[in-house]
Amino acid sequence: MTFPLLPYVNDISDKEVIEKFSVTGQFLVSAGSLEISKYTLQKFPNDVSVDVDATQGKIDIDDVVGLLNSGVRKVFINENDVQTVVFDNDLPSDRFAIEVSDLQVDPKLVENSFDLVFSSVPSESVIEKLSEGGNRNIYVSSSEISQEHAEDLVKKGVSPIIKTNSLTVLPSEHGKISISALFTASLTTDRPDGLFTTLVTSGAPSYSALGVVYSSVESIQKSIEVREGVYQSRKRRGELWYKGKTSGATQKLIKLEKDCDSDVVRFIVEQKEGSGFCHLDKNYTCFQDRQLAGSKLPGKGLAKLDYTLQSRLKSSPEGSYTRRLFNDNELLTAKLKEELDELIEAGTNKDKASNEVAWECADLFYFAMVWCVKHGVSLADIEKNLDIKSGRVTRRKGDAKEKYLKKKAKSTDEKASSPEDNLYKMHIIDAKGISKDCDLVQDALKRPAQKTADIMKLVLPIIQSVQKEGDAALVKLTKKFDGVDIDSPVLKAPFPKEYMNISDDMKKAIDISIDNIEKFHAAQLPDKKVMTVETSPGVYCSRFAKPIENVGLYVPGGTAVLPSTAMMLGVPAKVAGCSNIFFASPPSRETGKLTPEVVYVAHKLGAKGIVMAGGAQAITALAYGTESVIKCDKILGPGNQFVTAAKMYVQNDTQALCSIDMPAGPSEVLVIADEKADADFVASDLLSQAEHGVDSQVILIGVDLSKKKLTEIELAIRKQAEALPRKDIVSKCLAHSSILMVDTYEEAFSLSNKYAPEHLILQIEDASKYVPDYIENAGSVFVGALSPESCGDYSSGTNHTLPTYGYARQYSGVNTATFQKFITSQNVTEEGLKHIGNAVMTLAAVEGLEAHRNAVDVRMRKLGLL
Ligand SMILES: NC(=O)c1ccc[n+]([C@@H]2O[C@H](COP(=O)([O-])OP(=O)(O)OC[C@H]3O[C@@H](n4cnc5c(N)ncnc54)[C@H](O)[C@@H]3O)[C@@H](O)[C@H]2O)c1
Ligand SMILES: N[C@H](CO)Cc1c[nH]c[nH+]1
Ligand SMILES: [Zn+2]
Repeated sequence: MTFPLLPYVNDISDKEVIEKFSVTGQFLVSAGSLEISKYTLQKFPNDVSVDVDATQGKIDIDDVVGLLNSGVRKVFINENDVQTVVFDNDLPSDRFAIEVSDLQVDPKLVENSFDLVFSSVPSESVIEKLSEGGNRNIYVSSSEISQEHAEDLVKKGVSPIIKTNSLTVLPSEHGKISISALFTASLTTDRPDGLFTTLVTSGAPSYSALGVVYSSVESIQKSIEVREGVYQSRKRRGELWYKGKTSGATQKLIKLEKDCDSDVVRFIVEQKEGSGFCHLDKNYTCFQDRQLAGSKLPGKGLAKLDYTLQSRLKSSPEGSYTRRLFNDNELLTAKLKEELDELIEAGTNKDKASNEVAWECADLFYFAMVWCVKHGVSLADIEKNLDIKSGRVTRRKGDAKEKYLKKKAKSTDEKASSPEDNLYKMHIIDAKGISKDCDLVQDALKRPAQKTADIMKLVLPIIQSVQKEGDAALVKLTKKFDGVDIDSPVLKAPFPKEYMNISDDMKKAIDISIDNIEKFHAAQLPDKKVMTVETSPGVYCSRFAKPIENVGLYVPGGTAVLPSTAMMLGVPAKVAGCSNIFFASPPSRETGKLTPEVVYVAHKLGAKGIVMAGGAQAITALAYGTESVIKCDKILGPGNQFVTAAKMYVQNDTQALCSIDMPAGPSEVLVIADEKADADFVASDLLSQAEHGVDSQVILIGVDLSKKKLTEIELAIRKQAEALPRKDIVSKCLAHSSILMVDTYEEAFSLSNKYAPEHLILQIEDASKYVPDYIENAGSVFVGALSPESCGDYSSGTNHTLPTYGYARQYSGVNTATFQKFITSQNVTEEGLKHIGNAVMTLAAVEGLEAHRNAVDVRMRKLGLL
């Protein structure tokens, strides 16, 4: 009991009375006046606790539990009811006050931590005994009590229970008990000036300490009377200090408390909006970091967010994101669901650190708070409900409602149509008419994070080990990462037949595919061997291509072995005329051998050898060479984060003297679909890239899609995904993939160009009319409903090694030129010198490079041109 008085209120609908005495922070109300519901406490201010008097009439145990569960602090009952109400139901004794009929208290009540209510004042020795070691409140409930009598009681540590119609806030009013006089009578001080040290704090939700001041009996009484922060000035003795009288930074007094030994007072106040407590820079609190000087925000974290959102609700500018959230219910609900999914994903994905959970939870809190503030609910209201819930005396089991639990053993069709199952759900963003640069869209188009620096830390020791130990390191690391023992790391050509044991159908498939890839890549060779242009009369400039001599081609083999990648890299290398083609691919964990299809492709394309290793170790061996691996001039091919990091490393190391094709990381696709698109086709294309890996991403942009079509697509995704062997990977990929809804094809292409997808699929009417004019950035484009991305992955002829992660902005996919370098030459004649000689000399002179100038001068002089 921090205020030494319990006001008894009969009629809780009398708001004026409640407000007037809420400075005590507590009320006792008669059971009959209170309707029990989960909103019982909403009738009282946030900082007030409510006790209920159930000493009159028959007691119903369900009502008692109901009261305690609805946030009532304590229930007052008669001594006779203790057994049946408290002990028989195993309820906590500290949630009850017992009205005792006798000054001799039953030891059972003393042993347990009940509050006790007497009708006449117990002797000092009894009070002392009852107070021993316990945290109990001792009350006296009597209608015949004078001010003097009441003051006497509080000095002894006993609180009177007094009906509100017998109370006054004034220092004295005839026949009534003054709550201010009672409060000050209960205080003590050992300060020579007789003042009370006073802590001033804000109220819910932050309860920030604002500052320390001093109070006197007069200042406290005045403060309660005017319900403002009024303190005692120490500079001008005898003068009261009305906080904010000159500065305007006034305070509303919410509640008064004293500490455990009654010598420090606490004022809980509401600082006038926009004003601070501290005189320095008008800071909100005197304990504020000077770095944040001038801030008016109470507290940090959620309290600060609450304050900011409440003020944004009143006055946020049109067009601001928060205003949009307040106005656009669909957007806000979508964000709430999205953030909840992301939070769950962060906790489900073992690879994500716990700070990822905190990060996602902060996002969820933000949108949840916007939702609450929009509905007139403050953080203090939420905390009040949390407190109510934490005070419940009976609890539900805590199981989730059945509809939120994953059902077991459902058929594929059932799963596809059950809306509560979120396994294959992509986030849906309404991007109609909003800027493609807004956070919402940016977030949706953000690839799953790749932390290059962290991966580099893992990859560097691997690179160093292969540099130092060569073949031995390859053997060791293949054992470590791929679980395979190999004797020697390279399989040299000609490859033994038993390594290429594949079916005729497979051979046919590879042969058809290689044929098409070869045709398309051969067509990319320049028409003429040498291209020549006469730039000025007598000045002949030429360019010719030469193949890169030694190329190292990486064929991934982690979660799936990709012989198709061997074709996509090997064919253009052969077409370009590279002399030495080497492959690298990890051996299979199951068989311990290279994939026979990869060996067959290597054989068909005339490769010199296959390095039996994967990851960063394979890239390092190809870049620097080992005892049995020949050093390559260029390394090409896609791979996981370790492969990509090693490629980036070696291309920057001048010791390696090695270039790479591009950063080709986790596969991705962006599909643009309109109302006419076939939902099954759209779903199949999204899933074909989603199955590559958990770090893949798939995006669907729907142009003016109806709700019906969107639902069809979602159902098709679920149905097809459920039937896939790699559905676990798919569901994780879809969790960070999005559907963006737009109005027009122009908007769709604009978003796609911003995303710069590895694959762009157009399932729209007249798709071909948009190619090439609408496309600025993409690795490879699939035009029309009958062009699935898988055709490009295997057999149509285009290359599938393509830039990911947005690098399609500046890189091309692998093509014939990737395996060539282009050399220029020139032949300048006498006529040519006549035309450009003076220009060269003038430019060389301005650069101060005399030898350059002279090389022309000496020739022109000999020819008599100068
Ligand atoms: N962009 C493109 O053109 C394209 C084409 C095909 C495939 N891909 C992508 O290539 C990737 C292939 O990845 P993958 O993992 O299946 O095969 P991978 O061959 O790239 O990687 C497997 C190797 O990684 C190494 N490794 C595994 N765990 C390691 C660890 N903890 N530390 C160090 N090294 C480790 C092992 O050596 C293993 O052999 C996928 O993301 C796929 O989407 C991209
Ligand atoms: N789609 C991948 C490129 O991102 C390549 C591939 C190989 N096999 C199947 N798909
Ligand atoms: Zn693919």
